[in-house]
Amino acid sequence: MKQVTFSVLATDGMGRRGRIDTPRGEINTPAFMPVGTAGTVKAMYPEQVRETGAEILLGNTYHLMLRPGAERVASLGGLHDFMDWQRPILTDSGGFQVMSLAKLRKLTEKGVTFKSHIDGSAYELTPERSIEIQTLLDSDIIMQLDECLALPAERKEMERAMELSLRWADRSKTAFNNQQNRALFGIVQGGDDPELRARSAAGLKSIGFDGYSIGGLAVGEPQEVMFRVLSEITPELPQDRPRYLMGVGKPDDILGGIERGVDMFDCVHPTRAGRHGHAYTRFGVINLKNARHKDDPRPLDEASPNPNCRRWSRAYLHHLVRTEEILGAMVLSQINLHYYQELTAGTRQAIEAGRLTDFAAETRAAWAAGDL
Ligand SMILES: CNc1nc2c(CC[C@H]3O[C@H](OC)[C@H](OC)[C@@H](OC)[C@@H]3OC)c3nc(N)[nH]c(=O)c3cc2[nH]1
Repeated sequence: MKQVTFSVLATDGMGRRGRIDTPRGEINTPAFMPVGTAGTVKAMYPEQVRETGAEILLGNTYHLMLRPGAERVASLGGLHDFMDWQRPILTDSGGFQVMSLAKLRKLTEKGVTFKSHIDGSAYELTPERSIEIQTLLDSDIIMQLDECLALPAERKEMERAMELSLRWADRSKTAFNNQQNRALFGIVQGGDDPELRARSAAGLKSIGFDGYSIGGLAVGEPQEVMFRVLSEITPELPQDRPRYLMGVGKPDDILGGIERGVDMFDCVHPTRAGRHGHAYTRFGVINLKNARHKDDPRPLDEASPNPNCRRWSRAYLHHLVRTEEILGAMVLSQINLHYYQELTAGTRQAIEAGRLTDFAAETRAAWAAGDL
């Protein structure tokens, strides 16, 4: 009996308000999933991540297999106990990270061999090994191994990578061996070509997955290309399964993805931008490095539901950022993650009320009018 299930609770246009139930808790969608690359959401205690509203976070197979090693994490009780996050975790299969981080990579039908970017030691990642690693980590939602191309790319290349990813999808599903306590997602590829995308979706549906990730986007293409591909592909995916847009994105990308039928998002942006002094607010993003803040006594946003947006002056936040104080990274990571959760919570309420279009317009207007 499958212990990870998805239900659509309300729809509004292409937008869906749903819930994923897992043995470790529920995930209300649309959902933003903070990235915890090496078993930590940088500069945040796990309970602080939860307090921002997050119900699930990401672990990174590539990083964890290199250090401390999947078998070591398993011998210590799995990733949840290792990092003391007892709610759901989603992991990527590692292919994207290998292609973007590792050295001396060799891609074959079998899988990808590479040398660690940390100490140069050699590894092989196959669909079977990727499923084994994600199972050792005891992840609740795991990904097939796929090949993600950067855009733009030649159509022949996009077709080759899409077809390889479909063969790897089949091998991943076989290696998954129908585990009931976690979900396996297929990943749609096909670049920006509608026919290749449709073939990829059809191939994944015939194999059958617990959810469908939309890969191969947020890899350098303009936003309108990403939105066009989403508008074309979400109608091709099963209505009763979650759709996860990998690696996306900034608030405007997420809002546009929700309007086009996406349920789940992940991105390093809110935490990385926080460490670089950028704060996301209801009025858009503010660069606190800028000298114009050095005497500003106003809080970041005195009407924010997040106490950290009301507690300190902009001058103080500017000071923390300019002096590269550790507290700056901590506070701005929390502020950004909290804002991303406010945004997705707002879309859940808007879809329930049948007013997603109005909510999106109001949100974009506030971003544009921002008195920052
Ligand atoms: C940014 N645009 C972006 N990120 C794509 C990721 C990786 C998501 C990954 O992105 C970071 O790894 C680098 C995160 O770690 C820093 C990972 O979180 C743990 C996250 O894993 C889901 C993709 N992963 C796969 N397997 N296939 C994809 O087609 C794909 C596309 C992406 N576009």
